[in-house]
Amino acid sequence: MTPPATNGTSRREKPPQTLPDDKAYDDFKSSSSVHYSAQGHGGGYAALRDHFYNQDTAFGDEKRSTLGLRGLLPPTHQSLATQVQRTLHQLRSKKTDLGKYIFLTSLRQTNVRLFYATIMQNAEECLPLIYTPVVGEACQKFSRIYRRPEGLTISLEDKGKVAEVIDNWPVPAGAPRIAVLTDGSRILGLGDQGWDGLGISIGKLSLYVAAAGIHPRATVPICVDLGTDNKEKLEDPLYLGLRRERAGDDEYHPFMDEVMDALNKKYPNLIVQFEDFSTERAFHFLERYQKTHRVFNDDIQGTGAVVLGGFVNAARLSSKASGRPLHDQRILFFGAGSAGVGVATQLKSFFTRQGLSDDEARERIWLCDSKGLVTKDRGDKLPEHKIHFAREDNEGKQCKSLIEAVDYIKPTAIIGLSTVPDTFTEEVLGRMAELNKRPIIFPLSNPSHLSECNFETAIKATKGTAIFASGSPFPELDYEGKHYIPGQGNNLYVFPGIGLAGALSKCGHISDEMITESALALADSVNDEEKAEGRIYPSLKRMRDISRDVSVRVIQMANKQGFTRDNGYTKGMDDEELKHWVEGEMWQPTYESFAA
Ligand SMILES: NC(=O)C1=CN([C@@H]2O[C@H](COP(=O)(O)OP(=O)(O)OC[C@H]3O[C@@H](n4cnc5c(N)ncnc54)[C@H](O)[C@@H]3O)[C@@H](O)[C@H]2O)C=CC1
Ligand SMILES: CC(=O)C(=O)O
Ligand SMILES: [Mg+2]
Repeated sequence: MTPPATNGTSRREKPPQTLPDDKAYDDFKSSSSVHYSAQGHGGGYAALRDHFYNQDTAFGDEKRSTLGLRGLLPPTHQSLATQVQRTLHQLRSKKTDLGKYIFLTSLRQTNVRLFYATIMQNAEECLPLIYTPVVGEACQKFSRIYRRPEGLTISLEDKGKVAEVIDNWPVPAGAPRIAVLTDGSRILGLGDQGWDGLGISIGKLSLYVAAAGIHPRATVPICVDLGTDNKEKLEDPLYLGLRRERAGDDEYHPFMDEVMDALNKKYPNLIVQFEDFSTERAFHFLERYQKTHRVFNDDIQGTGAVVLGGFVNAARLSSKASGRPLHDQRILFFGAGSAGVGVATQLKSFFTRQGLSDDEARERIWLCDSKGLVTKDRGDKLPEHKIHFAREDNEGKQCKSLIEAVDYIKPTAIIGLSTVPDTFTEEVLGRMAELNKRPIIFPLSNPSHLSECNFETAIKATKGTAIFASGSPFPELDYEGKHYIPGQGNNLYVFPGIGLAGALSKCGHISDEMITESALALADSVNDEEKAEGRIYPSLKRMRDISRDVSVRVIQMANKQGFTRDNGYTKGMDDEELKHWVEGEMWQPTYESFAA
């Protein structure tokens, strides 16, 4: 019989093993796979240095005796809660955000459970430090702040031997459930960071654990290093990646095939999240592997879902203020890359769900890129991904600037995914407020300093009417006697739940419908209290509840489409039972054996 769920809340027996990696994953949850003992001396010392096993001052008397820890620890016993207090004290004493990032990284590499307990209990303070915006600066300086190796690097030098490299990953075959894989070529809006982009895979996977309870040992941060075109890095003696220009498609594509096939072979239940690939490759690899491997692209699909989720709630507020029908939205994108087009594609479903045809939905969306409004007759060769949304009804009109496009289109919503800061100027925002009682303003570029505008500017320039969400967090604001809370339109709200759903129900495929369902679940997860505060996204303090709700709905859609591979286990559950089961499967950062 397989071990019980992590915190023993499942009401059913686990289903019979359907794929070879079930047991390996369950072993993580029920115990440490390494058993330390004092015999032979040094066992206690090794236990303190195993970041999954270490409890530091929380090791109780019994363990201190059996492991040979006496003398290696201070005499006082402390609880995890007290350790979190000390951690916060130390964290807050760091003078810079990068210093805080380095401190938290060291903690993760020393004591995994203390790291996650601290993050989860202090989400609003800690998420910006391990994720956007600070992870951006960390990736820019990743080689420089490097202390210990983390994650898996598969470099072009491993061509032909990728499977051997994957064999070195220190967990049993089949146990890993989620990989975040980047090639470092477009890290947030910061361009090519080469191998240093590994920091984004580590950051995203920390959120998988904190927000969705994926077991930390079942996560694999991966950087495929195919060189970099970042000259500064190539010239930096401290840079740790391959010192060569980025490979061309001839080398790239077969190498990626080898990586994907080797991962698939060794880890049959692994879900691979593609992250921060440059535009063309992001689209190419999604299309190439979507039907054959368990993959999704976070920037195209995750961002699409998170914006759809927020937009559903924003449109309700906007429609209530204007008295116009819900579908009467005109959406202008500023930025037409992987995220812009990914979101535009997903937002079409906002309209089609209200009865508009596919063409009518498309006509409610306009794209602007670095050359202006994307039209079929503007005179340049459009890349494949922009063609679907390129306008033909512009009667020769070309808009070169955003304000010109706003005047021409009269949008109800502007969505920034351009990487160009401060482009939602006071003039643009003021015009949006003239056109709309509640304009929807989503400056989504990351990190914070690349946001198309900040919260304060948006609120002041629209006289408090903006319905706002940004990619990176901004502080709350008091303006003319009223309190305003910004939304964070960041894929962090959905990718943990999508991945958890795939991991638990062992999906053979992550479909577009499953991604859309994650968006609708996110929209529904805003509770009455949050609605009363004017929020369009739920509070991140509830990140585990949100991921659970997203995961349940994604599993239900996967069952509907026949993509789960759990022998009908989840299909047999009603809503409540599934919710309860998903929650019970989430890993918790606790010291089960703590005894003061
Ligand atoms: N909030 C979120 O969850 C997410 C935010 N992003 C952010 O979105 C931004 C873009 O990401 P991708 O689409 O993947 O990049 P990308 O490189 O594929 O696309 C950038 C787009 O911006 C356009 N652009 C560049 N300069 C411009 C200008 N001066 N005026 C108008 N358009 C301009 C480009 O033509 C291109 O269409 C990044 O900052 C990224 O961090 C990306 C994914 C998720
Ligand atoms: C959030 C994210 O995935 C990005 O900015 O690329
Ligand atoms: Mg990204």
